[in-house]
Amino acid sequence: KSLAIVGCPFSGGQPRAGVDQGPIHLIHAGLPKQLEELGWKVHFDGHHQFEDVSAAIGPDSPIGKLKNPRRVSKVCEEVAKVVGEHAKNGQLPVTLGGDHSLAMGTISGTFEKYPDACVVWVDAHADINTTDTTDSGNIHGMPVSFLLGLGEKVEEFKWVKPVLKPSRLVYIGLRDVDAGEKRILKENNIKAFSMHEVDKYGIGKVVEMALDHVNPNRDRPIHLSFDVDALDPTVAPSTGTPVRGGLTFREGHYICEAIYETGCLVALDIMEVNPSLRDAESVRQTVAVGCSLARSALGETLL
Ligand SMILES: N/C(=N\O)NCCC[NH3+]
Ligand SMILES: [Mn+2]
Ligand SMILES: [Mn+2]
Ligand SMILES: [Mn+2]
Repeated sequence: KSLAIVGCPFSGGQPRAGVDQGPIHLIHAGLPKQLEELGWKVHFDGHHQFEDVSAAIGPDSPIGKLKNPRRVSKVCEEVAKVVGEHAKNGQLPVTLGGDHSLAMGTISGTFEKYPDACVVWVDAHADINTTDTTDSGNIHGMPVSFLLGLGEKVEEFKWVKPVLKPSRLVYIGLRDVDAGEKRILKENNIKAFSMHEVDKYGIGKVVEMALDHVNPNRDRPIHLSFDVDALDPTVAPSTGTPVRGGLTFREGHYICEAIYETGCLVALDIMEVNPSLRDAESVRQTVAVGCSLARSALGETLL
């Protein structure tokens, strides 16, 4: 079994500096070796190609409210190519962010090889704003709307195909969803297990229900997109948009372990680790959690 680490040093989807340094911190914490120790053949060809792509864009004026639109679009398009290539080569893409706008690229890439895939989106946020509903214009709050083909088309993003269907998407961990996003979730009948449901049913039942919804026979490829801000800020403090009342360390890891157990995982994103936020101990803790989530999603067990 082989995997490819795709480091994406990218922050253009949001305003806080530092999240582009997420990949190098996860790698320097030893993630590639840790995954080899789990029995994976690890392909890692650096991640410079995205920096060149981003730099080549030059000045990038807003389009409507959208910030850094050309930079985000170009980098995500390149990520889609790289992820798609690795998936086609039989290597499970493990994308390290970088902000969550990158999921436009990773999920597009996954669906090239696995058109019948489903997406488990673990996050405090729905990231489903359209150009009409976004307040900030930060594109890391919008990737899901692009992947679903919702809202007005934006010329610069015409490469993003509506590969994702609402019935193939499920959220776990939501607790900071904008009014416009709540409307979109309802209108599209998108299944979401917020922290309320986690409290009510427990994480075991929530994961079971989430998978029953998008993958009833457990025979569909799963793309797990994990925004570390799904975890409580006491667990993953160094992230750009922390929201109190999040998943415990174990709840986060249970999701990853349970998804690995299905044998259906085909792609993994570990997003929004920002090693320039908070103190050194918080950074170390957040990076360590990012690495351990990845290990759990890729076969590490407690016994
Ligand atoms: N971390 C974020 N998304 O996952 N921030 C953007 C969403 C704010 N509505
Ligand atoms: Mn490669
Ligand atoms: Mn996110
Ligand atoms: Mn988030």
